Amino acid sequence: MEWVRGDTIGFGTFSTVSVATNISKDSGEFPRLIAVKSSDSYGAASLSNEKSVLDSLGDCPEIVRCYGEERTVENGEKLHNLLLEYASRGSLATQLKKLGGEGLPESTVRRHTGSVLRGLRHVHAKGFAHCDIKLGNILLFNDGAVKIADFGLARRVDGVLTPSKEGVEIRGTPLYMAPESVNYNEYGSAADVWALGCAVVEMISGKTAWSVKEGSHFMSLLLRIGAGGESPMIPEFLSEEGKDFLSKCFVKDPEKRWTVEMLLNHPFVDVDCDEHDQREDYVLKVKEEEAPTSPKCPFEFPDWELMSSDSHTPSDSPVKRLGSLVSESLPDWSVEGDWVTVR
Ligand SMILES: Nc1ncnc2c1ncn2[C@@H]1O[C@H](COP(=O)(O)OP(=O)(O)OP(=O)(O)O)[C@@H](O)[C@H]1O
Repeated sequence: MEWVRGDTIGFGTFSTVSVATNISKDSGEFPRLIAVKSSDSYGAASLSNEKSVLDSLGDCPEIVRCYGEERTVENGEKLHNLLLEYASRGSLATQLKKLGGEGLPESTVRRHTGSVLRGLRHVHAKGFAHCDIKLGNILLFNDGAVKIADFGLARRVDGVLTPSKEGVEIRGTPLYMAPESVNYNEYGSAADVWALGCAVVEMISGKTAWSVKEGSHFMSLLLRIGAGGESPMIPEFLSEEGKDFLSKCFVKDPEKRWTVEMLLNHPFVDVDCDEHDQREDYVLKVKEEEAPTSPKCPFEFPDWELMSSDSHTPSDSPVKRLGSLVSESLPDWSVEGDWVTVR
């Protein structure tokens, strides 16, 4: 495909995303506007992983489509580019920011949650876990479609909840990490369900599922998730169905946590998808006029939003394991295989 890069529309840890115009003569096969996710050699492993996972997943209406990958040299810099379906309404994270701390109407949250669940059902059925479900990776399209994006950290799990390797590993965004990921390096489909629960809390309340003080060390949050008896916040004003849905996502034992398939039959998401929510459109329209349209900074939480670390200090007990991470002066942030580096 021939394309011309346009404005930057998003920043990630390893990449920059731009809108681009497809100028191929036979452009009928692909839309006129696409999104191009680009990185230098530093993020190439993550982009390659994303491409190969998206190829394995094939078509699903709730997963962002990939049209191919290309290498370019721009202003003397070698870039790896992933050509993606363009989500003109951006991510749920940017939508929420425009609401200035307010959440979305519950009917909208139910619909979005249903879409993400259908996308995750496809991902899990193909033997993968996404490993980085969060609002920034849920994209909104003009026709109302909601799709999962950013498969840079996705991995093949085939439903087996085995630790990915020995030692301490932190993958994804600490705020969305499941207890078994913190404690035992388990990143299976159940961890995606936990992260979805965190995303639902954020959609409905406009606030993260865990309250964290600005400037606090991410390890204190990991200790709360992994070793504490605390659970993520379930908003009081949410319907009983919503509260029950979240309680199924936030079961600490991954074996007992509801699966995506089970959640799809929960009354919280069992709603009429054609129902049109006038209030959401109204609220977003008003706020869009007041707010910037693209993220200015990838860090929604300073210093530690997305990370992947690998510290080779085998330890059996979660508390010891976490303790070892806290006491280490600097973890090894090296790139290894599909593991990518902390920013
Ligand atoms: N296909 C797309 N259409 C429109 N916007 C997109 C698209 N893909 C990504 N974006 C925007 O760019 C941002 C960063 O993209 P993405 O999350 O894929 O990058 P990343 O480097 O993997 O980031 P992260 O640090 O979240 O892992 C998204 O949050 C979203 O706002």
